[in-house]
Amino acid sequence: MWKVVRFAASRSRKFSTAIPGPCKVHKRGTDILHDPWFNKDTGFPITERDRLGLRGLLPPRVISFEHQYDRFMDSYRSLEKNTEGQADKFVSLSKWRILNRLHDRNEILYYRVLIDNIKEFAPIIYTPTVGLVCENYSGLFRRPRGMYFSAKDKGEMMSMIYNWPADEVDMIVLTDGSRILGLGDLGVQGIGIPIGKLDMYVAAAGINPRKILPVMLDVGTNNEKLLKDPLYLGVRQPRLEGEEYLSIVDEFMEAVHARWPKAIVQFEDFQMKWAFETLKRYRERFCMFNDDIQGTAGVALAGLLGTVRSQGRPLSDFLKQKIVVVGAGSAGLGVLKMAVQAVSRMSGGSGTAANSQFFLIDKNGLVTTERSNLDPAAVPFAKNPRDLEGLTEGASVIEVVKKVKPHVLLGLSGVGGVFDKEVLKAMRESASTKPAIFAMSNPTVNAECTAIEAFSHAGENIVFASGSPFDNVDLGNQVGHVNQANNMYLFPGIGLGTLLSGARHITDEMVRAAAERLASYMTDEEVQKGILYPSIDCIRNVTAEVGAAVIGAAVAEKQAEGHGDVGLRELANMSKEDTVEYVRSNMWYPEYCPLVHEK
Ligand SMILES: NC(=O)c1ccc[n+]([C@@H]2O[C@H](COP(=O)([O-])OP(=O)(O)OC[C@H]3O[C@@H](n4cnc5c(N)ncnc54)[C@H](O)[C@@H]3O)[C@@H](O)[C@H]2O)c1
Ligand SMILES: O=C(O)C[C@H](O)C(=O)O
Ligand SMILES: [Mg+2]
Repeated sequence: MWKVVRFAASRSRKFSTAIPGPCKVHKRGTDILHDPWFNKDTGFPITERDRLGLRGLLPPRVISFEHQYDRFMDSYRSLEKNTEGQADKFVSLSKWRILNRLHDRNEILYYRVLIDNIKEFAPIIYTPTVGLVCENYSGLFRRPRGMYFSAKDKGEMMSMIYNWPADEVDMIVLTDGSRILGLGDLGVQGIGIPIGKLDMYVAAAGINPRKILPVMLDVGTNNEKLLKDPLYLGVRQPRLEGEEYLSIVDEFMEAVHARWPKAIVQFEDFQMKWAFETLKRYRERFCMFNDDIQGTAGVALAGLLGTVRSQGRPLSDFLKQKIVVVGAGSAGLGVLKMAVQAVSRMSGGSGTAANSQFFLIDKNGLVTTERSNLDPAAVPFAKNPRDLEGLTEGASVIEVVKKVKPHVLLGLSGVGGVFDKEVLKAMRESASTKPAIFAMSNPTVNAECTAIEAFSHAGENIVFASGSPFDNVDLGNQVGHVNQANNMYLFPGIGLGTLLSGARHITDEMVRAAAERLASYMTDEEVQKGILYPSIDCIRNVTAEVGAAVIGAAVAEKQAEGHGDVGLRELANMSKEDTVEYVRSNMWYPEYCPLVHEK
């Protein structure tokens, strides 16, 4: 595995005095003040106010960026104080609103406060609050963000795509709103997810926010409550199915490719059947990936390898770990596929070892070959009842845990509380010295168990990870460390690495390289304390490492074509450290630049 070089967090770059290069603007006067990309609020210097026709349109005093930043943080802190003791949902939405207002007004300041305070703000602009925002989106809607392609736009998309004002787009996150976190079908309201994921792209990967595009494909909804809601903003019809559905996605993908042939499209929160189908349909034709299948698999694999290390065992012991996966959807099956591939590689290509160590459970219990109507995607992981020694088709989570005594219990079911007290207590009998519990479903209420439940019922020696953040648990004489096993540790690096390599497609090897780099990011000392993933505070460093690994794999796989001035030959000649530096130096960083008017 590659050696990881750790750099200081981005905080050290705060308020540098170097003047960034100029930025061309084709507007003047109030049009600039109303454009969140160019707007500096009271921060426009006097000479710029003269040049751009802003003199008199702002109060006379010029406020520095640093001062504006402090002012925003002060108002944020006051809001926190004023909402103390109120219901969690109210507080979270109030925090989201104040950040969203800044986002709508002044993007440079917004992204600066986000980057500098990522640990505090990620749970608001991303999981879990983004789930609440999606649930309430029709009521919260004030200003549009991103693009909406609906079932009514068939035949129009090739021209509609030109309505987007930016000539260059690098990164698109696309959803059809059919499986938003563990909250189900939220129709058009799911747009919050692409927006939140792209905010993470800017914060974690330094993708230029002028080159991102959140997209909602509104093909209807089967959510009866939304269809009846007079405020619902989406198309009021049941979801399109079959060829009708695919023809809409096809048309969108072709329109994107026609305008921005190098843009990367991340599919997000599609219901399972379309998640798998679209990945298969487009991965050889376009530069795309499915985050819930591939990003999640990579993050989970990194955690599973970390679990082996945390037991003080060599990585080859991964072959001996018994792993129970609860949830046979796009995420759970993606994790199993990648874990089986890892086992196959480690064991020199035999796929059979895999079958004996993995157990898959869905809403009907343990998945076996006896299951009628077994989903084809789950077939490779279905157990042969002959090998089960006492367990039968449909066995419950508790029956499986008691019998198998797994090293790892991993939840991607979307169902809160599935790891109940009895299940967690049964994990005390695990064959591992450090049993691992991964409650990866989002948002928080959908987590299979909470951190406190895990440590108090399964024991203090466990390793714990959850998809949504929980506080560390005070165990008296020690800390029960909570890891956040969320695909946010990988998708930014997969996207940025792909972009900077100029790869036309995203291969399994590129995702595998990303996962392995994430796994190797942690030191033995950290892993032995149960810390499997880095703190989100250093997410830019993680992304630089992951992005470099993706570039390395793209070059090795002959997918890379180079990016901008950096050709394939230069990429191929870069050392590992140079590649990390190349990724790092291509990260956009929010600073006010002098605005130059151009007609
Ligand atoms: N942490 C992360 O990075 C991450 C990434 C992707 C998905 N997720 C979360 O994983 C969850 C599932 O996502 P998905 O795309 O696989 O959804 P999905 O709808 O495709 O699959 C859900 C699966 O859970 C099973 N299930 C439902 N109820 C169950 C129960 N009571 N017991 C056992 N299994 C049950 C279903 O049968 C199905 O197989 C969501 O909550 C999502 O937010 C987390
Ligand atoms: O959105 C997240 O936080 C992770 C994941 O993509 C999910 O669907 O839950
Ligand atoms: Mg997702």
